[in-house]
Amino acid sequence: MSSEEALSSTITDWLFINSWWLLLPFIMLLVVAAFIVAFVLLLYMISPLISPKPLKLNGAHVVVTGGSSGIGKCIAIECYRQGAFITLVARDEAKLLQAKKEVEKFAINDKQVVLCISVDVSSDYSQVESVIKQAQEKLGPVDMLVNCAGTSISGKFEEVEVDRFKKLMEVNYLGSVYPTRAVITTMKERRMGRIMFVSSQAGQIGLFGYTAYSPSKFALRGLAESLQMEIKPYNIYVTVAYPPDTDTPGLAEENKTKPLETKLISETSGVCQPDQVAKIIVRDAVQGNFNSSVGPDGYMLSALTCGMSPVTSITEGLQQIVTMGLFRTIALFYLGSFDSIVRRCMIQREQSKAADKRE
Ligand SMILES: NC(=O)C1=CN([C@@H]2O[C@H](COP(=O)(O)OP(=O)(O)OC[C@H]3O[C@@H](n4cnc5c(N)ncnc54)[C@H](OP(=O)(O)O)[C@@H]3O)[C@@H](O)[C@H]2O)C=CC1
Ligand SMILES: CCCCCCCCCCCCCCCC(=O)[C@@H](N)CO
Repeated sequence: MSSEEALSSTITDWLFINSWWLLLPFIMLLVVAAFIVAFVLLLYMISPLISPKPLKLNGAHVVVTGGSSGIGKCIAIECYRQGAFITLVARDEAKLLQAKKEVEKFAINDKQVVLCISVDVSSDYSQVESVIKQAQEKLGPVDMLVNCAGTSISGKFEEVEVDRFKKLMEVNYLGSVYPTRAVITTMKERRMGRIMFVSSQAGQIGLFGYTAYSPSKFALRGLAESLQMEIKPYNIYVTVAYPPDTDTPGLAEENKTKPLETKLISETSGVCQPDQVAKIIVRDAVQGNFNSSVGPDGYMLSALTCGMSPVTSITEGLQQIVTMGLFRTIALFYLGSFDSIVRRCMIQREQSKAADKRE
């Protein structure tokens, strides 16, 4: 047998065992896989077109409500370090002046200014509108508004005073609506800007002790989603930040009356430092990311609760698609452990009550 005949018989044998049509499913599979790979590559290629252009903080006017303390003050410092002009908004004038001094230490040029405005962001819209106008006259139109003024109360539903529910909605929700309402028209005219809402991990998941606080933080998400859809064509981007417990005067105050259950459950996510939280939040706002989360738990919570929220990068969208099922599985274990914390605390309380009675 010549070498040519040997070769052709090998091929015939091969074809005989695997008739070519048997290969068809594999070929189709390959083609589909190639299409998927090409599609993903294409998405990555066009992703710079979808992602917003980063905001230049150098020379920008940033208004920070709640800028006299905690996370807000650290956000102001972070922006100032990048060359921004800052307006700090809060009620207490002494605290504002003290914060102004602290922020000014981080100047990078001698033109930078820190302006202080004392106003209650939650009570009277016309007052908020007029102070924002003053700030714009002094430092120019607002490029970025950070809605960080807020407060928290924790306690069992029936133990929280009824008027606190209203108070928290006013400060945490309306206190973010009013300043936003006051800057939005100019931002739309200029076709640029950033609006940030500081929610909380308790604005993604409802927890024991937060029946008054959580709803006021969930509300910000609804506002942010609706607003983002309206103002995206005007090149204005909204960011919602969901920090975990953060070491601030606000947290210290809250801890004084926090139920044990809330403490134990919140410990899952640990306590962060406000400057770290501020760095992440400012980075996300500059990039125009809709979502801003801190730490691995924050990352999982955000992927899990993304719902119909806007997506600001292809990578983010793909990550959500791939991880959601896995994170839900992990979440079920967390929920089980939270329920058992609540049950254990209840049993302990009842036992110590019974013991007290016997004495
Ligand atoms: N610390 C934490 O663990 C977490 C906090 N958050 C959120 O982050 C934000 C900041 O928290 P944090 O830094 O701890 O808070 P702080 O209590 O340390 O600071 C709150 C700031 O908001 C101002 N403020 C409060 N109420 C009003 C009002 N009605 N009008 C104007 N300004 C007001 C305060 O100034 P003044 O009282 O003088 O008005 C202060 O500057 C809040 O919205 C909070 O819910 C979210 C997750 C975790
Ligand atoms: C895959 C799923 C992962 C689930 C992880 C769940 C972790 C829950 C922890 C919630 C902590 C809430 C902190 C609220 C902080 C706050 O807003 C107040 N301190 C304000 O003062």
